[in-house]
Amino acid sequence: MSSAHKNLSVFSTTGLPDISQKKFAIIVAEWNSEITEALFEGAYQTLVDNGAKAENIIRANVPGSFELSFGSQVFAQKPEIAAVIAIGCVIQGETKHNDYINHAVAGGLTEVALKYNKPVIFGVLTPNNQQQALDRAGGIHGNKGDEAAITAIKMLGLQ
Ligand SMILES: Nc1c(NC[C@H](O)[C@H](O)[C@H](O)CO)[nH]c(=O)[nH]c1=O
Ligand SMILES: CC(=O)[C@@H](O)COP(=O)(O)O
Repeated sequence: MSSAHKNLSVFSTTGLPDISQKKFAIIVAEWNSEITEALFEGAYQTLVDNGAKAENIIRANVPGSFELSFGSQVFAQKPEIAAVIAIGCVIQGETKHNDYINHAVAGGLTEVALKYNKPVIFGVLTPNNQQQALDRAGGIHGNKGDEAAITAIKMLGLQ
């Protein structure tokens, strides 16, 4: 189902695990910071609204989404971190550069999650243009950051 038919911030929060003692790392790409800051705020606030303590949420910045995999690994390897949320926005340009970034990040984050056996969430927008990004970072289609945070919480419920 496309985002156009589903608000990304409308989801069930019933049956979520207790995260009051869990530590989270949110890795934020600086490219398209207007978007990534909105995604971060959505993820941060959703974690807090669902029981995480502010002091247990660590933020780290990386230059671009391509660096999210390594940035996520730096924190995923820490035993005290329960889950990592990677935040980015890769807007299609004139060349195929965005494709290479997107595929690298998706694969890289998956590798980190499996290597360190903990949730590493793909909170990366891959829009065709700025408006599609704005629509998914607190606009008409909700906030992908909210969704990423809920996903992290739900994945912790599996353990
Ligand atoms: N064009 C976008 C980038 N490009 C930068 C790369 O992510 C990377 O930092 C660079 O290739 C050096 O390794 N990054 C985004 O996050 N979003 C973009 O739209
Ligand atoms: C996705 C990006 O890295 C973007 O800045 C590349 O733009 P372009 O393909 O026009 O060079």
